[in-house]
Order: sequence, then C-alpha cells, then structure tokens
Amino acid sequence: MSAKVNDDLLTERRKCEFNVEELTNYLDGGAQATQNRRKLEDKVLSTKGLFDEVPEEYLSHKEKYENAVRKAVVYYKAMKEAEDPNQTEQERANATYRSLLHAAVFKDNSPFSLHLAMFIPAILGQADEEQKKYWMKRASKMEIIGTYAQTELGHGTFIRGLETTATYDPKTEEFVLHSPTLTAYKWWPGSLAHTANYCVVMAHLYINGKSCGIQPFIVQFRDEETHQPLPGIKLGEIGAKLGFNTVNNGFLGFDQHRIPRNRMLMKNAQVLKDGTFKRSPNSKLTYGTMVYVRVVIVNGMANQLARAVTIAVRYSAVRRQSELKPDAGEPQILDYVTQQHKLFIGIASSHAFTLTAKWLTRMYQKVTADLEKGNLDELPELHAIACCLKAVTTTDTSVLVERSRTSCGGHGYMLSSNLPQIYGLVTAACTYEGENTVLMLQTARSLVKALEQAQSGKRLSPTMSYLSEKVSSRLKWDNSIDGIVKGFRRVAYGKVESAMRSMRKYVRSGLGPEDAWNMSSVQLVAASEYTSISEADIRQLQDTYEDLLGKIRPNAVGLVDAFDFRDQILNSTLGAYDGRVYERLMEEALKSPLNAEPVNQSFHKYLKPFMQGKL
Ligand SMILES: CCCCC/C=C\C/C=C\C/C=C\C/C=C\CCCC(=O)SCCNC(=O)CCNC(=O)[C@H](O)C(C)(C)COP(=O)(O)OP(=O)(O)OC[C@H]1O[C@@H](n2cnc3c(N)ncnc32)[C@H](O)[C@@H]1OP(=O)(O)O
Ligand SMILES: Cc1cc2nc3c(=O)[nH]c(=O)nc-3n(C[C@H](O)[C@H](O)[C@H](O)COP(=O)(O)OP(=O)(O)OC[C@H]3O[C@@H](n4cnc5c(N)ncnc54)[C@H](O)[C@@H]3O)c2cc1C
Repeated sequence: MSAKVNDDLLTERRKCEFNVEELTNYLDGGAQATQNRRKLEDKVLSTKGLFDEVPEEYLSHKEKYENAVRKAVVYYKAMKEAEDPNQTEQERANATYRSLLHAAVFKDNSPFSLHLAMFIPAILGQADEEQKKYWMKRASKMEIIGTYAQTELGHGTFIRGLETTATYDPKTEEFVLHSPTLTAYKWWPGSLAHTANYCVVMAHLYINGKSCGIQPFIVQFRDEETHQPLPGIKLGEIGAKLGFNTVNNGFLGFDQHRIPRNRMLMKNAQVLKDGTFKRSPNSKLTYGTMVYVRVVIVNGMANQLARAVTIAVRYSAVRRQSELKPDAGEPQILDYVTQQHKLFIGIASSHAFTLTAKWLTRMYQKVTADLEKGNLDELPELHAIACCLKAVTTTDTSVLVERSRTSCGGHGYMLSSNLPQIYGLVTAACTYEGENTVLMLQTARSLVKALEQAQSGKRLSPTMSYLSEKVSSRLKWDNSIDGIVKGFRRVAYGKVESAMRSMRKYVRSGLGPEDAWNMSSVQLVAASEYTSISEADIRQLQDTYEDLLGKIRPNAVGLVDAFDFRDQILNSTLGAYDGRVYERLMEEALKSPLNAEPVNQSFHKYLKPFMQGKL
C-alpha cells in the first residue's frame, strides 16, 4: 500500500492550472518518448543489486569505490539488456537525453563515466575508419574500459604546454611515450587509477626532433588479464575530492613506454611508416572531443538543475514555518515571495537550458557533418558558442543548486537531501572540460573579432549578428519579450564595444596587444557572459517580475512534477513525490551506524576517563 501523500502536496497538485503530463511529453519530445523513457527506467531500476544496503555516505573512501564498481557492472549490463532492438538510434538517444538513470545508482557519478563521456567520443572523433572499426567494437561491448588523459599535474588549460612526449622511432615504427618531469604526469582523468585499462592520451608528438603538435594516442596501460600496470607505467589515485569520489580520478606517468605506430589516432593528422608527418587540415580538430562534451554538459546541467529544484520546491510546499500574518498559523515557506524568488528562476533556467541544449546539439551535428565534407567554415563559431554556453550554464547551475540547498534550511545541508551531492557534481563542471574563465575568454576572442568585422562592414554569423545592429543607445524598450531581448542585445553590444575601447586605450598608452588584452580581460569575460540592463528599467521589470512570481506560485509543484523524476532518481529525503519528509529524515538518520548502539565505545575509552580527570 503506497504511503499517504502529504496534504499540502495534494492541495498543490489540485491547484495546478495546466496538464502536467503534457509538459512532461513536451520535455521528452513527445508522448512516445515519455513512454520509452519510463519503460527504460522501470526495467533498469528493477534490477537486483543496483542499490546500497548501507547509504554510501557511511562507507570508507575505498569501500565507496569498490561498491560503485560493483553497481557499475550491474547497471551497465542492465542498460544493455534494456535496450529495445526495435528502437531507432534517435529514439534511444531521446529516451536517455532526459533520463538521469545513473543518478539513481551513483550519487557521486560512476567509475565508468569517462568511458562513455570521453573515451568513446574521442575514438569516434579522432580515429580513422580502420581504427574506429576495431576500437569501437571492443569499447562499445565494454571488453575494454577507457578514459581521456589530457590534463597533467602541471597543465590543464594550456594544451600547447602539455609535457608528455610521443617520439616516433622509424626503425621500430613505434612511438615512445615519456613523462620527462613530475608535472608531466597525467593527473585527473576519471577511471584512470584502478578501473580503466586503456586511455586516449594527448601528447606532444616529435619526429626527428621536430615538434608536430599535440596528437591523440590510444594507449593500453593495464594488462587485460591481470589488470597489473604495464612496464614503464606508474599509476595511482589522486585522493579524496569535494565530489566525484567514485569516479576514481588518477595519475599516470610514462617511462619510455613504447606503442605501435597505429596507436596514434589518425583521422586528422597522420604519421607514415618512414616518419613523414601529414598535418591536419586544422590543428584544432584535435580538440574536437572537448567541444562535443561541452555540448553534452549543457543538457546535463538542465537535468541536474531540474532535479535540485524539484527537491527544493516540493520541500517548500511541505515545510511550514514562522508567521506571515498574526493568528493565521504557519504558512508553507513557498508562500514567502523571497522563497519563490530563490526557486522559480531555477525552474525557468532549467527549461531555458534544455531548449538551449537542443539548439546547440543541432548546431554541433550540422558543423560535424560539414567537417566530414571538409568544410570547416563554422567550426570557430561552434567553438565560441560551446565555450560560452558550457561556462554560463555550469556557473548558473552551480549558483542555483546551491540556492536550492540553502532554501531548504538545515535539512538541505543533510546528505540525505542529496542537494550537497548534486552541488558537488555540477560545480565540478565549472572546472572540467575547460575552466569557465578560460572558455569565456575564448568566446571574447571571437566577439572582439566579430565587432571589428562589423565595424568594417563585413557580414557576421547569425549568433554574432547583434554586433552589427546599429541599435541606438536611446532605444526605448518596453516589457514585451521583444523589448527585453532588444534591450539585452543593446547592452551586450555595449559590453563588447567598451572592452574593445579599453584595449585600444591600453595600446595607445604603449602596452603591447597581449598586455592590453590581459588588462581588459575582466571586461572581456563580462562581455561574453554578462548582460545587465540599465537602472531605470529595472524598476519597471521588477513589477513585472513580482507579478510573474505570483502567477507561477499555484503551478510551482506542477512544474517540477512535470520533470517526472522518480524518487530513486531524486534520491532525496526532502524531494520524494509523497512529501513525507519528516518520516524519511528519521528513517535515513536511523541508518547511521552510530545509531546501532545507545552508548558508543568512545565513552568508556576516552570520555569517561577524561570527565573524571583520569586522562
Ligand atoms: C555526472 C555529472 C553530472 C553533471 C554533468 C552533466 C553532464 C556532463 C556530461 C558529461 C561529463 C560527465 C562526466 C565527465 C566528467 C569529467 C570530464 C572532464 C574531462 C576533461 O576535463 S578533459 C580536459 C579538458 N580540458 C580543456 O578543456 C582544456 C581547455 N583548454 C583549451 O581548450 C585550449 O588550451 C584553449 C582553447 C584555451 C587555448 O588553445 P590554444 O592555446 O591552442 O589556442 P589559442 O587560444 O591560441 O587559440 C587559437 C585558435 O584556436 C581556436 N580554437 C581553440 N580551441 C578550439 C576548438 N576546440 N575548436 C575550434 N577552434 C578552437 C581559437 O578560437 C583560436 O582561433 P583564432 O586564432 O581564429 O581566434
Ligand atoms: C572533477 C574533475 C574531473 C576531471 N576529469 C578529467 C578527465 O577525465 N580528463 C582530463 O584530461 N582532465 C580532467 N579534469 C581536469 C580539468 O580538465 C582541468 O582541471 C581543467 O582543464 C582546468 O585546468 P587546471 O586544473 O590545470 O587549472 P588551471 O588551468 O591551472 O587554472 C587555474 C586558474 O588559472 C586561470 N587561468 C588559466 N589560464 C588562464 C588564461 N589563459 N587566462 C586567464 N586565466 C587563466 C583559470 O581561470 C583558473 O582560475 C577534471 C577536473 C575535475 C575538477
């Protein structure tokens, strides 16, 4: 018999003014896609051995990892078996696009995540046809487990500064991989420490003493039978982190480690047997895997943010606190406009990121198809947009998830709420796949170039076209969507123009272009991410905004119900569909090993002698 649903949540669901199922279908891409997703979730989550007997937070660092590997093998087998052979690739992609199935199994991400998130995309994007055929067969069947090893102890952002060398030996037709210094050790790759046995390594290629730039190599580093590190390979785990503690991030050092010539992934650049180097049509094609993951991250942020606001909004409908009016009893905290202000932006942002992710994915697919035909024209724009959207969505999601946590008071600080773990997951994305400031400066580089082109009368790409609109600074704008967008475009234009003016001022004062860039870089980042609106219009918008909060209030629970996260995926004492938060908080508390006995042994060992002055 299912537990009684909290009365306040029942009332909220009765008040909702729209059809929740319709919004769920829209988010999934249609009623069939919703059905496919639910069917997949039902199948996978009914698998035995997927869940923890003891909550993960009470395990040691080592036990957490071992438990995660145990679940990962069960989970990935269940996912494979659940695949519906009659489904098209697109239907399968849609079914997983919005599903956070893995989040029901791994609170802190899977030890296999890099295999799917980067190792396979790197093979697909960097291997030639023959290599792709061979490696994809093994990787897709998980006969081998891989990761993506680019970052080193001494370098993450500056790829051209990576120290790992790959020196071609024409006599044996091999590459010799070497870590010349401690800072050259690969450091951070997920799954690298104890899980994976292969990786795509980004290393500096040298042929006859000449640098041929950073190239991708597929490298085996553990024996497939014994899992022992191969000769010339030093491996280990980098230690406990804020989150991702079951991702098994590791370090790897090479000592003159030899690999055959065909292990350099040769879709873009090639090395012939005699050592002839055939350059890539564009050296940045080697960076293609990162562009792909930045695109995927935008959608991932939408889903994680939706999960956090679902927890916080449902809790805010159940929690009653303080007094809004004398003798009116304690109101739901969702009736405080400050609470609505904290949470409703998160709901709206999640929808905005979902739509943005769909748009960016289409752009990525078009540009990638063009690349296949040798047309690289739109690669720079894709790079600039992917950098900006990855940085903006990860920054905003981190802020909004943290705001969801603090809006739940003390209970939001409990690991059993799952809000701290979701924060740990999303805030990592501000750093990985390109640290956000660095990516914003990449976008700024394109904006400055575009404004210079606009000022010399050249046509701009669609996403940069706002820089060529001579929008008058005396633009009167109204509260209509069109008016607000016009206002934002005007201000965005102004930000780029002022950053450029600042750089020109520094150059006129005698600084070189690089120093002028550096001196203006705070403005450049603002031009890429930040568009504020002028003071006078804030008041007008504020009234509209507060009025909107009131309109959303009766539909807030419906809006988060429409995200359709089942309780196992929310994994939260505060966010369950039935709203029994207090019973769940107590149930989870009693699982703490400390509650197994009324008096802990430390009393007799330490406390009692201490309090009796005997220590
Ligand atoms: C479960 C989690 C829940 C939440 C997340 C949800 C979903 C997440 C989904 C998947 C993730 C899940 C698990 C995975 C977890 C972690 C994975 C993390 C893996 C990593 O963390 S993996 C390492 C990432 N590490 C980087 O990300 C390094 C960043 N550092 C760079 O990327 C370069 O270092 C740069 C660009 C800063 C400088 O590079 P540079 O010095 O060589 O170039 P430079 O600045 O001189 O620019 C010269 C010309 O190249 C153009 N250009 C540059 N890059 C281009 C590109 N990509 N494409 C096309 N053009 C490009 C420019 O636009 C310019 O063009 P122009 O000259 O015309 O202006
Ligand atoms: C959870 C997690 C998982 C990861 N997984 C992987 C993985 O699987 N594989 C992998 O290869 N890597 C991985 N990474 C590494 C990640 O890609 C790097 O941490 C990231 O690229 C940043 O590089 P860094 O750590 O060297 O920081 P740095 O580049 O040293 O940055 C430090 C600071 O310097 C600033 N800075 C650097 N360059 C500039 C510049 N040009 N202009 C202005 N400011 C600058 C940055 O903004 C930042 O504030 C992971 C990282 C994390 C946190």
